[in-house]
Amino acid sequence: MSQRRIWDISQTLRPDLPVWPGDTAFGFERTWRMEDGSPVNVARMTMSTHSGTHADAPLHYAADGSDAGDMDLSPYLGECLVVDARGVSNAIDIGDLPHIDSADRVLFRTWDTFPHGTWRSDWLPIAPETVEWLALQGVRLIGTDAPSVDPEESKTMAAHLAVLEHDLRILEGLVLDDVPEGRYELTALPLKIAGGDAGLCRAILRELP
Ligand SMILES: N[C@@H](CC(=O)c1ccccc1NC=O)C(=O)O
Ligand SMILES: [Zn+2]
Ligand SMILES: [Zn+2]
Repeated sequence: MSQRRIWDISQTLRPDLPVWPGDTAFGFERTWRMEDGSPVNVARMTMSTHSGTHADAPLHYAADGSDAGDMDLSPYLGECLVVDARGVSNAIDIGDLPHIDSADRVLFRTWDTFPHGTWRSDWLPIAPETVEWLALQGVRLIGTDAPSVDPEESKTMAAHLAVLEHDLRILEGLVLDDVPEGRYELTALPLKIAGGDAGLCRAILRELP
């Protein structure tokens, strides 16, 4: 039985992980050390709920939204379509989309090279109209390699609110540099965090069986 190829589309959580301006830096500290006589090494992490590759919970953009401790997992498991949106200006608009039929999940690649080492504020957001159009096509989850579906300076969070209106789910901070356009099996389960406004994910793609 040949192994199905796996693409790891997750950022590496590490102390120099770029984070949203003013957000919590990723901290990592060993608290039990074998070199100090402890039988084991154990560490402590501090991080934003939106560190690296993650799934927003509705609570992030709706005060009464469900949290990361209470998420239906089905949006985060199953067939997806990876769309190359590089070269699109301003925002991903409906006219930029290929014909999308029978896709439950759509992941957008916007970076030529994912900016692993620096915070880039000039990402390509997704227009709210595009979120609406995708929802009407039956899409349940929208993923992006950008840190947000909205622009950094957004105060209206219009794309997130379109997601809320259509009860879609979001993955942000994906790494899609090595993934050709096409259909894959997505696995990206959010950590189960009571009260969480987002859940960190180890996101992968596999060739379809
Ligand atoms: N990944 C987040 C980014 C975000 O909205 C955010 C993260 C930390 C602190 C502030 C944020 N948003 C706006 O102020 C998002 O869901 O778009
Ligand atoms: Zn987020
Ligand atoms: Zn978001």
